[in-house]
Amino acid sequence: MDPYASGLHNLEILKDAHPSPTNSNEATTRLRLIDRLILDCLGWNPEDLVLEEHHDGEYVDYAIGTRAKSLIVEAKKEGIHFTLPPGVAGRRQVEIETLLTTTDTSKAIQQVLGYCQKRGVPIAVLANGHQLIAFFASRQDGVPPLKGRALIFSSIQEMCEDFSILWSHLSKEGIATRNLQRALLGKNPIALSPEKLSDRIPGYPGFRPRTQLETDLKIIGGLFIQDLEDEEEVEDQFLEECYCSSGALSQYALVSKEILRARYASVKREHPGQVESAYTKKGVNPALTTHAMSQALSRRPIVILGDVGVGKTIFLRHLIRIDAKDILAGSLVLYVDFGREPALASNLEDFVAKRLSDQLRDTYNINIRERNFVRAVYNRDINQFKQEPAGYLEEDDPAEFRRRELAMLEARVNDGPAHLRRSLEHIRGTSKRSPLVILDNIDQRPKDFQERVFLIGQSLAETWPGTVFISLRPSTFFESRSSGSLAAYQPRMFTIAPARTEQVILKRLIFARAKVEEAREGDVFPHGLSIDSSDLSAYMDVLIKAFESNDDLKVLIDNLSGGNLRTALMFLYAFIGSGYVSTQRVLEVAERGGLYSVPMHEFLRAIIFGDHEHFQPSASAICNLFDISENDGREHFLLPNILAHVQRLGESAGRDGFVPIDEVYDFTQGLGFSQEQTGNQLQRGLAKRLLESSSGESASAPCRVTTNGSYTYRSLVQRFVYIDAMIVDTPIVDAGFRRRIQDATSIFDRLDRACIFKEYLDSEWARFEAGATDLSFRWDLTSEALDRDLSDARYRAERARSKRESHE
Ligand SMILES: Nc1ncnc2c1ncn2[C@@H]1O[C@H](COP(=O)(O)OP(=O)(O)OP(=O)(O)O)[C@@H](O)[C@H]1O
Repeated sequence: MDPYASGLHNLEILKDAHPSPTNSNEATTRLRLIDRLILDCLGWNPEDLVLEEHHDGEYVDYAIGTRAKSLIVEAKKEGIHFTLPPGVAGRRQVEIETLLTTTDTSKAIQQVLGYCQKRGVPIAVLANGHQLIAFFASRQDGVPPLKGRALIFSSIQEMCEDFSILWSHLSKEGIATRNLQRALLGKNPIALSPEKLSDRIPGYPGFRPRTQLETDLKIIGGLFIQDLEDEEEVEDQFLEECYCSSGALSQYALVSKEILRARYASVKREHPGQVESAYTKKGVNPALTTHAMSQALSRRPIVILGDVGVGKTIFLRHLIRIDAKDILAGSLVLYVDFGREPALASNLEDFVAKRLSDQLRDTYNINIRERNFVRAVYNRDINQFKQEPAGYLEEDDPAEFRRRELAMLEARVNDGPAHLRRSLEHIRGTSKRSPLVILDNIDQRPKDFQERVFLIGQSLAETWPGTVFISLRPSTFFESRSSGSLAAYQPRMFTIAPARTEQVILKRLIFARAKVEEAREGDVFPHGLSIDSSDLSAYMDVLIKAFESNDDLKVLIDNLSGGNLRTALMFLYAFIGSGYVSTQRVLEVAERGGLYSVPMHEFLRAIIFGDHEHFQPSASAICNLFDISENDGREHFLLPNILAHVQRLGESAGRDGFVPIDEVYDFTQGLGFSQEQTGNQLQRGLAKRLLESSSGESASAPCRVTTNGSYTYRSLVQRFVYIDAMIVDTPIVDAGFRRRIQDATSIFDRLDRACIFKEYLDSEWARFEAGATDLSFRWDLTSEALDRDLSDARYRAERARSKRESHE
């Protein structure tokens, strides 16, 4: 999960756990709600926080910021000590003066204002766990702080509903790009970007209706393509037939091979001798299997490093069940999947011990709480107990002796982690079977959680008999190392590179296709649907053909997924039963014995729109390059220029693709953009993974272009389908063009609208180009290519119309 998604996920958990304010005191409020909000939901790290700083005899609850402190959060008791006036519910910005009408709120505002001013911290935040007020406490524009505006949230529910606003203004990222400043420091409203067409569309973003056929296809297709991965019965077969060895460089990526190769170059450079590739040209790195076996001796965990969705889990599953099956035959494989655990346990060690014990019982039929087993594990302790004074009771008072012995054993069993360790030692001693523990999918959790799990893994490896694998994102591991929390540990690390996207998808489709045949032959294919097994097979044949021979499609999926194979598979699932792919047509052609070729624009629309009628930026994997933050039409070309510039510099020799952020600001400043505009676009680029930062989440660290970024500004922008979708989400600064660009449904209206939009961008470009030199992205060239695509689309639409008319 990206930081934004995991922040929202955590906030929703918080909302469900605290539906309404209680009377908790300040410390409890802080612990239960505000800590969680800042750390788990807004992407701040513990090291960015200074808690309860003492200042001139007064206490500051949180001073937050990476280098200099940027904001002070004053925690108030849950529900009381300040309350927002009821009239402001649902509003995101109010005049601070409106809030001063309530005495407790006014007092709290004055108090935090005082703290900020004394300490020269610009942003003040008041939080009572359920409500939040943020405002500028020190400003240089001559406006007294209390005459300004505040950003407010009246409930956790509102924070969830408008999480994008909460995140973009108060998260670590948002603060880095000074969004709050832009929003509250009263940039002249004329400078704000105008409304988007989407603001005027009733029911936006709407839902794309599906036919019954498409609905059934979605369900049944998902069953065969998506769900089979988790079916235990076919696990080995799935791994044998669907697994693609990783490491081969993509042939379709629109970034240089050097950038692809440099994926973990800095990791290896900075940690010489500690990091190796998990795969070599000849298969699994032998050092990994050898290490897995001798791990008990070296007492260090094996860390599998890889970016999100790159294939860490499947690599481990394949290693254990296929590649190293013989070597690991005697091991007890115990697996904790943190991705599937809904809630975070407060005592993680107990939680891990419980999960492992449950698996010993369920998978290996070893119940470590069973009384005979317990007696066997603690045989020596029992004998020792008999030597102690209480041992006299064995003869004098056997019942009392049993009770005391029982109490002793129960105390041992109830210490979960220690009992598990003793049990595993006993198992190894008696049956020579050692545990192999995998702590997986930790990277979907917040960073401090990942660190805690890493420490548990480290301690398991140190004190337990057996091997421990931990899968982690490189950014987490190395950030934690450099910030000190994991600095002392030297685990063995193996990196995972993604497999070839088109191969992963093809193998998955071929496997699913065979399973459909098996279901048909065994007469277990679900009945009563509008689609039968031969329809589903025909549909899969069409997809298989597309992924075998449609290079445009391969380029699209490979680049947009950028090494995240889960995303690539999500795109595949998006096609199946999509209201944008003509399923009916596929089946009609199959009935006539043919094989339909799905046009690219149908695939593309399925990805861009998902289930919606209109493009919605927060729900789509695709980024609108043309969105702007100010009433400045030149800004439409800012993000494409940043991407092109970062790619150009990054691909020059010796850089691993990374470009210092200052160089980006120098470039955009040279083009006449403000720091705020650049910061805003950089943040959008990072959030949508068009750019990646060298230090995980930071918008101030060097960044490099991703394949997604490169593909978006080089290829997508030239397509009618992309332009057509982005129009609703792009503020049009020219009132004349704004009036001409309206909601449109029919293909011809949409084509006309796209031509007007192109004309608008051409005119904005002309103004921009006149005053700019050294542009990295040229809209004029893109516009010519777009012209060709528009003509092409019009030609196809007209041909389809005449075909339809000749049938009627
Ligand atoms: N080499 C591969 N061969 C076949 N399928 C793969 C391969 N790598 C990844 N996949 C598929 O891509 C998806 C994501 O893979 P996986 O869950 O292993 O990634 P991960 O790195 O563990 O993800 P996360 O970072 O979210 O924990 C899964 O559906 C998996 O089956």
